[in-house]
Amino acid sequence: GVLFRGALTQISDENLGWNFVNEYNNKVGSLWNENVKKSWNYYTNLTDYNLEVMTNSTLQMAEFDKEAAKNASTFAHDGFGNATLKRLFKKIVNIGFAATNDSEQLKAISNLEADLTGIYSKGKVCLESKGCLQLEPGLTDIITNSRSYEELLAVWKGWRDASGKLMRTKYTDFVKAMNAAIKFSGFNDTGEYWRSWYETPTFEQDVRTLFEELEPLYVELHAYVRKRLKEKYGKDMFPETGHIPAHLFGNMWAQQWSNIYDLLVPFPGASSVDITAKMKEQNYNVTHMYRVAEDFFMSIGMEKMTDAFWQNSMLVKPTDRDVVCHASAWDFYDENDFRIKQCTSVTEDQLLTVHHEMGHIVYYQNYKHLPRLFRRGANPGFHEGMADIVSLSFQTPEHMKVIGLLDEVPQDSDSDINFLLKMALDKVAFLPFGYLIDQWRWSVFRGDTNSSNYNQHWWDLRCRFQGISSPVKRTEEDFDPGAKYHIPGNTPYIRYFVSFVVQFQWHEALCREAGNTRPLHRCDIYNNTNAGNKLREMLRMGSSKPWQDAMEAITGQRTMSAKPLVNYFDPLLKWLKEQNKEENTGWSASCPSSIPTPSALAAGSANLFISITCFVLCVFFA
Ligand SMILES: C[C@H](N[C@H](C(=O)O)[C@@H]1CCCN1C(=O)[C@@H](N)CC(=O)O)C(=O)N1CCC[C@H]1C(=O)O
Ligand SMILES: [Zn+2]
Repeated sequence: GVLFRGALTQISDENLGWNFVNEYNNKVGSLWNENVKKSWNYYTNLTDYNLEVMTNSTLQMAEFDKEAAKNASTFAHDGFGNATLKRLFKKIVNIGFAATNDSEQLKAISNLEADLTGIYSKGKVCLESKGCLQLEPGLTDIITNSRSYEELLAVWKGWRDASGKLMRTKYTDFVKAMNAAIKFSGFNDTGEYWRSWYETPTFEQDVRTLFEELEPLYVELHAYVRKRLKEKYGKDMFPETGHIPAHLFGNMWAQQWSNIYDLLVPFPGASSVDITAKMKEQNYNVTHMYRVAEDFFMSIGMEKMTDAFWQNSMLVKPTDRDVVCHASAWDFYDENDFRIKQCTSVTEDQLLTVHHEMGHIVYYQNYKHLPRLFRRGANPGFHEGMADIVSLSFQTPEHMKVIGLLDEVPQDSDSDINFLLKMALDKVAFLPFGYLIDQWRWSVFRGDTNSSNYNQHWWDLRCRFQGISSPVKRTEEDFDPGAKYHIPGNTPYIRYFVSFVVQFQWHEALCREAGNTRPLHRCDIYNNTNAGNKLREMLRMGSSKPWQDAMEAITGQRTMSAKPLVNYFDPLLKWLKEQNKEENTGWSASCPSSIPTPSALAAGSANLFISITCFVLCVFFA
């Protein structure tokens, strides 16, 4: 129409600007809905046909984005007075990879991401004792429950051979295509583009500073866990450098450690909760897990899940086809169709993931009234923080009693330490992991790391920041980053580090709003609509304002701060320091040069050597 004419001088009339963005918003309604549906079809049925349909749709979207960006630039939008109109135009012209003039690059980006995600999702490990298993649920169950050093090692190494190792070349092509395309949007590399979403020039330094503030707490937790794991597996399995072998944490990536809480309980006599056992005891099924989570959100005043959610979600692993099991939440941008895709099993870990994914859905529901361009988190870390925020209430003994997973709420200090340690195994253990993933990826996008040292740099970061080391020799034949979903799935990761910081800032503010008088780590905002209203004020902003405004809406502050997280764990830190008095806390910055082999194997090889020597000597002297 008239709005799309090529104007010689830029249009400065803001009324015409509003017409343009309103027309854009209506057009993308069906376009985005169709595109998300085609992605959903591939992720829930990994066929070549669905991959091709999804890629074609992504290419069409890119063409639309380019056209819209071109037409938007006929407006003098930088000079617009209205901040919201200006922000909408900025989002229309910032089209990322779609700005490239080489559609082959876009095709490569879309195909490679889908290809790599497919390799990850179809990967399987065959164990003589248990047949061939995929990551979910088979390998995850073993990593969660096995306490055999060798069995854990077989699964840990097997998964990396079946996933990352097969991705190395494709990933190099993937990075090259993304970096080439993003230049057309004026960014030096993909990492710079991803960081631009935080609209904070000092962002990279800010997260580094936050990490350094939190590291002392992590170091104490690491020392305590290392001591207890040495008691369990024998200290000769641990390198002299102070690192902990990466496969012993009850998690395939050592990113959260609460699955080995049973090996670490500070006060076994005092109260602590085994949620998984309780869930099984009470015949929890998958649907009930989602109803429990929905009940929490509704108790603070949020809407229930829509009928479309229950009709269209994929809540259990299908048996007749390959799917992407890695849990995720989906917004279909039609104000009604919101879905979760999760291969849900009945465990505590999974119950927390259910709350996480539904937290995303609640965010979608709270900004569905906004123009579609604003239907995102204030920044990606805010979306993750919203996904996690209820877990800080949900996991308290107080709340466990409310939902009948705990008989009595313990008030003694030993139980308190037990609870705080369990929370730290998720929330503190995660910090270096959440921090390092994109340190690696940003250095790859910058070209400081390439296929000749992908794995070397990955382990340098794992050894330096997490104080964990590989239990087997690693080479550049391996590609261990690819064994973590977000690398093939191409989801940026620093958002989770930001989330783990801001969720404690919000928890402190919401608990204050709720009139909580208990220590922060025992606060449960369940049933408190004052807290819910405060949270909703932020959620309803979507990405219509800079995240500092959203942060201010909840906490009154405009910056990220590590203090609420440190305050929350203060009682535990004191206890850990006491426990670690005799320990050499910390580890050497670089990875161990030698790798202790399992004693069984070591003993075996020693015996083997002795027997061969005897044999030779006996024969010789006979
Ligand atoms: C299990 C969870 N799956 C992600 C998430 O829910 O964030 C999925 C996959 C990647 C993005 N995503 C989404 O659902 C987005 N569409 C949500 C949105 O941005 O709207 C996940 O990966 N987590 C949870 C804690 C740490 C991390 C991990 O497990 O390492
Ligand atoms: Zn999330």
